[in-house]
Amino acid sequence: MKLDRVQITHFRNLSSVNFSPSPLLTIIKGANGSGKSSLIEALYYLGFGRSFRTNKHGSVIQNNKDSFSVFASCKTEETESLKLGIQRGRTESFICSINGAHSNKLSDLVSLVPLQLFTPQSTDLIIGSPSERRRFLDWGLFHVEHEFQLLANQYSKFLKHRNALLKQMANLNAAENQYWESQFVQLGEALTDKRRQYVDRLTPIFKEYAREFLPNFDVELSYYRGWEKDVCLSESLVKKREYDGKIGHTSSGPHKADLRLKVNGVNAQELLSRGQLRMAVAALQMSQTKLFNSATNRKSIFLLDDVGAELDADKREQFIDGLLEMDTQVFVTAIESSQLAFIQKYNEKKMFHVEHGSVKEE
Ligand SMILES: Nc1ncnc2c1ncn2[C@@H]1O[C@H](COP(=O)(O)OP(=O)(O)OP(=O)(O)O)[C@@H](O)[C@H]1O
Repeated sequence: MKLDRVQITHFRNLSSVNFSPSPLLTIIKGANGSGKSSLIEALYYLGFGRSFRTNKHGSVIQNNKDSFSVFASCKTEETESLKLGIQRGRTESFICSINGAHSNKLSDLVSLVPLQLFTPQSTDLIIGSPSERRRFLDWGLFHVEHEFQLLANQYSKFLKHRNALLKQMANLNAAENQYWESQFVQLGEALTDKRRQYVDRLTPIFKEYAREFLPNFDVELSYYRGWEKDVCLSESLVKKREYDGKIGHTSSGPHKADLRLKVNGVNAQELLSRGQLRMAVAALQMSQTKLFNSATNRKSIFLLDDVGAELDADKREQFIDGLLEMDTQVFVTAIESSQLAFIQKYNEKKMFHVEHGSVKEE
């Protein structure tokens, strides 16, 4: 998937932006506050239907406007042309559009736009809560295995129901509740199998990249499934039933899972510097990109916001080289050209300058 034309309207300080990115490398330059991150954030809406900077959708709508929209015409690997878009007002929910047909199902749109992001906050993937890492894994599974989303949605539904029963202090052994319990276990085990298989595929690729990005460390990636060792999910649920009843929610299951990264035998955040943590995130994202490419025969989009502040010059180059080698469509923002001196070597690139919310090709 490559975006070949992008149109952004009333998004933060971008009143009306229309540009044709490069199929490979697009550089977006501009002073502080010019609108670079807003442009990246608008593209992110196509892949996630939300912002990576705020939970308040209204904040991204331009002051004094009622709605924003992001439209893109794209070329898929099958050389099919697609017209995709997302629009949102201050009160109503999203309207996605795919070749002119409207849908209010976000997954219809985001499944078509495999997109990853690297920002100054990306180290949260390692130092943040397990939910960050579950989201990372589930992004891969969502794009690689289409039935995964259905499974994850069903699991969430049964988890909600179980938690409601726990809050009501219902007897989970009662015959009428046994159906829910057994479905919950079945879905939880199935979800766990999928995630574990995915981690097994990701691990050797990650180790390769880690050799490049963290050459002095021995890295280990492992999946914690969300309940104790040596028992199956149903046994864990029985063991924790009293405790779960007290806290009013379920403490075992894949909603508590984690992806654990150890470096030289200890948790990565205990040993790695901030720059090395960023490199570990880069290696994880690169492996995800590679796995996505090989599993689907498709290419993805990668947004790098403020890369100059994040990585030293060699690592920046290594990261962007690696992504471009995989035929990823890369968007990079930078304040000055000096942060990206090495980009001279790429032939297929386009540069844009953002100033007070308007975008001009250089
Ligand atoms: N809803 C909004 N309506 C209008 N303008 C907004 C809105 N939200 C933010 N802005 C403004 O948009 C501008 C662009 O912000 P953005 O974060 O994109 O800048 P940037 O170029 O990435 O800057 P930096 O290099 O400092 O990160 C800022 O001046 C900001 O105050």
